Amino acid sequence: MTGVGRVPPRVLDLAAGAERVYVLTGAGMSAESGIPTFRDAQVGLWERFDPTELATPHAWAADPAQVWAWYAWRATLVRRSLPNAGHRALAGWQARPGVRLDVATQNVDDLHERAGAEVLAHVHGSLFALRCSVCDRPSDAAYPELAEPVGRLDPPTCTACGGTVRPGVVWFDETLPEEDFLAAVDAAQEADLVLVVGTSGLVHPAATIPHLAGDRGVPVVEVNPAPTVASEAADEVWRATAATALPALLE
Ligand SMILES: CC(C)NC(=O)[C@H](Cc1c[nH]c2ccccc12)NC(=O)[C@H](CCCC/N=C(/NCCC(=O)O)S[C@H]1O[C@H](COP(=O)(O)OP(=O)(O)OC[C@H]2O[C@@H](n3cnc4c(N)ncnc43)[C@H](O)[C@@H]2O)[C@@H](O)[C@H]1O)NC(=O)OCc1ccccc1
Ligand SMILES: [Zn+2]
Repeated sequence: MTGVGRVPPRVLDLAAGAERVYVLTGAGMSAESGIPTFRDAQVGLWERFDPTELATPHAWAADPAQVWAWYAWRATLVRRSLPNAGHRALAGWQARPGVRLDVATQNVDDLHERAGAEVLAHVHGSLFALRCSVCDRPSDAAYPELAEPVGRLDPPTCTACGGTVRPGVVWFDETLPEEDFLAAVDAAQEADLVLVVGTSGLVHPAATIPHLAGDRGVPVVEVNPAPTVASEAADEVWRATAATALPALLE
């Protein structure tokens, strides 16, 4: 991963002048906390596990124990990880007087919150928000500690209806919670500056958010050590990592 190098002057100007900042984050935001991204080769989550096998309603219907085991492993990974300097920088920026900073994330981890930031929308849900897959009631069940991924683990049972308890994430082929998604779109279109941090821009409809803001004339800055499908549409690209770039922006 490249270091930070100089903060691009235009990014510094945009950040300094912004009263309303919007940050859309993806898996890259948590990479430096030790949580593998989805697409990074070899170590990426999707390299070792096929998402269409695990993060879909039909995978859950076919074999809930296999899906539950995978999420229990990921939950253990997140519990054993700490927010990085990027998460902390956003929380610090959000706490500054005179600035409104909205965080919308595709991440199902709770590292933004553990860094002290308020999250406007988890557009793909939250790992730790468990609910019944039958009656939809929230569940206070918990994931077992699982340091290594195992094949199968029976999910908990709903105390209200006896159904199986599932992770509160949005699976592929599942619609995003409308309220969260619309809030995430609106805030982006109302911002003075949109930062897109650590996302490949491949998963829809979240990937449309920066474009919807750009169409409204909001400057969009991509913070990512590697090019993405969204780089073209960004006004500025900053080839740096989240945990090095975001603190530098606030110095
Ligand atoms: C893969 C893609 C082609 N498929 C989709 O987008 C699908 C289908 C689709 C719908 N519309 C389309 C239009 C076009 C094409 C496809 C579609 N979308 C859906 O299914 C959505 C639901 C999408 C949500 C899925 N759930 C997730 N997560 C929760 C689960 C879980 O986590 O288990 S998505 C999941 O993957 C996504 C991964 O993307 P990124 O976060 O961007 O991460 P990635 O690894 O890809 O990239 C990391 C980036 O970070 C960078 N990086 C690395 N290190 C660092 C670093 N240190 N610092 C900064 N950056 C860094 C890298 O360079 C890289 O660029 C995240 O959003 C994550 O939440 N639902 C839906 O459309 O519903 C309606 C519907 C209803 C019924 C029937 C049909 C349709
Ligand atoms: Zn139930």
